Amino acid sequence: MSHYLVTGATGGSTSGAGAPNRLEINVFVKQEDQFSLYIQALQLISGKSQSEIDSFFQIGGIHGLPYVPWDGAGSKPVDPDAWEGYCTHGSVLFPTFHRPYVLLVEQAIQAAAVNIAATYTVDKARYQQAALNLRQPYWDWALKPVPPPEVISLDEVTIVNPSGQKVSVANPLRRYTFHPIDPSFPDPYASWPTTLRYPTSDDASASEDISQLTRTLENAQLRTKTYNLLTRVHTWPAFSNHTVGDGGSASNSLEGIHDSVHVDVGGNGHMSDPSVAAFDPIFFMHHAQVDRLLSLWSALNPGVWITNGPSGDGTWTIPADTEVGKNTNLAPFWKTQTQYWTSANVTSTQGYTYPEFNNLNMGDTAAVKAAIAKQVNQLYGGTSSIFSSFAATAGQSLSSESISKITTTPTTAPTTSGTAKVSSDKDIQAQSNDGAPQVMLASVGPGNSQDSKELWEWTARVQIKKHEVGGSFKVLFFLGNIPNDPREWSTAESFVGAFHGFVNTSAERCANCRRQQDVVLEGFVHLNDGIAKISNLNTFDPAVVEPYLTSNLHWRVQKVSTEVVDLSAVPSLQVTVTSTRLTLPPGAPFPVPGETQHHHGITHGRPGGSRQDTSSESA
Ligand SMILES: N[C@@H](Cc1ccc(O)cc1)C(=O)O
Repeated sequence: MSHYLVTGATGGSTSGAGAPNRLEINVFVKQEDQFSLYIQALQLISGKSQSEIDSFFQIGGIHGLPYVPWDGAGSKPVDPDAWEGYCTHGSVLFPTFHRPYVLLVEQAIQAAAVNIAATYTVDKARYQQAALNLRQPYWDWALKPVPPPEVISLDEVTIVNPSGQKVSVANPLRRYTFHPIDPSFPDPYASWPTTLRYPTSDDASASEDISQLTRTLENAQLRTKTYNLLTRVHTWPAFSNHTVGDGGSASNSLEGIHDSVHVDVGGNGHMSDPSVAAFDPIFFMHHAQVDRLLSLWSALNPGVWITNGPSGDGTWTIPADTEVGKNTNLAPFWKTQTQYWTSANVTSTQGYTYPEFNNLNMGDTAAVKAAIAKQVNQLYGGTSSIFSSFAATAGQSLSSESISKITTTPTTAPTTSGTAKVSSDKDIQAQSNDGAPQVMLASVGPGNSQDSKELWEWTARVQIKKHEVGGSFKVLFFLGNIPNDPREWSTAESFVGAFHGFVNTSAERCANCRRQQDVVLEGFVHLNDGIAKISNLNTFDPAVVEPYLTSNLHWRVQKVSTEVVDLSAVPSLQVTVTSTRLTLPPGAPFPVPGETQHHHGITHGRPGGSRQDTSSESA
């Protein structure tokens, strides 16, 4: 049997880059030719028989349900107790597994696009070139948390068809229509004919609450979490996955932030459940962003790549409770007829690049690192990092009015040149500074001297057993009053951020999930923006913030259905508040964290609080 080799897309070029750019979705939707081809190609693979290997259904099915082999990879599950999808979660393989996964969908879409381009009777050469340049777009949720209407609200989009006419067509980015609903799907997926985001019920007739989706994403603090990930995490165990990291970090893993996006996009729909998430077409633009953050992080941490670690829940081909590492097969992605891709051979992008790397000498590791650091500061450091509150309040009192003005300043809206060129990435960058972490160059806030370059950063660390809730869930943090109606929690005035568990709902199917009751997730919710917005404090000094948080910080646990989980039902939950003193030594690209202090006393003695009874500042 001949295997379907995963190669990624081929051909094409972007000026100044080794291969064509993947484009940010806000830029991509403005590229008339590429967007028209992408929409038609996605329609084509979505419409293919669900038994065809390169159909959207089969590709989406690699992630979880239906638990059957794809292209002969593992004719039966290697461990009947393991998670039966192929996708690796909760292990060091998380970032590298999803790299060939996105390559696979990218190549299937491009293959369809090349055929479609050949049928154009108007501007054929332009469309054929656009098909060669076509790559999977990414959704940079750290820059602009809400995707464009073409992704979340339009049921029809306008494209140029092969006869050169502008036509409205059903939008395949909005949802996937099952044909048929696979008999393996459990409820509620068995009753939903399409993928759904924020379904209003479990019934077949459920509608979607897109305004809840939008408001939830706006409050998701994705930029702050991403800036912290890129600038403060330097080891693969802490970077790669959502299990307890290196102990000293106060920043989320790539997987942890990714989990948040899944749950905040899905509500109680498909994206919130790993077993069906990849059927929602937004999955692949989310994962292209995850892949881009892998590229940016690896440029900032040259030479750091996968280290060995435990396999967590295991997969269809990887037994639970074993060690995985750089040579573990990333099944089902065949690299040759006899070998799978491994983490060791995805250390660079394959047939695509990201705009941040354009015009860099890729062999010059130090120059690449410096250039990427500058872009990370431009994109994520200036306007909504932990320091944002201070940029414009030098010497003033930290009033909630002045802060809310700052923290709600919208990002520069994406625009494009309107040409077919694929070099418009600059248009979506916040062009507010020269690439230095500007806020640190301003005063660090009231209570400190004008030229002080230090700041206390406050974070709630969450640890909780992955399978204790029995599906995806959120731990929400509030400063002050919590609304009575749990449906209002995610958008409440007092809500400051959440930790998200992205967990298979059909855990009863997964014997290992029972066996592995002890897998503990770890994540972080940053509190500075919330403190600045809600409190009347004028400093982040521990002497002031510690008593404030002791009285005002509260947390709740909620399923994705918004059903409240009583804290007594999650005995493993442990919330510990930490503070980290950040400084900016002259010439440093990023703030430098001092030792993280654990303020156990803030949460000790409350349900889900720290187990340590001292407010000592030790770990
Ligand atoms: N190899 C990185 C990106 C990178 C490129 C050049 C470097 O010098 C460093 C890192 C990736 O995974 O995409």
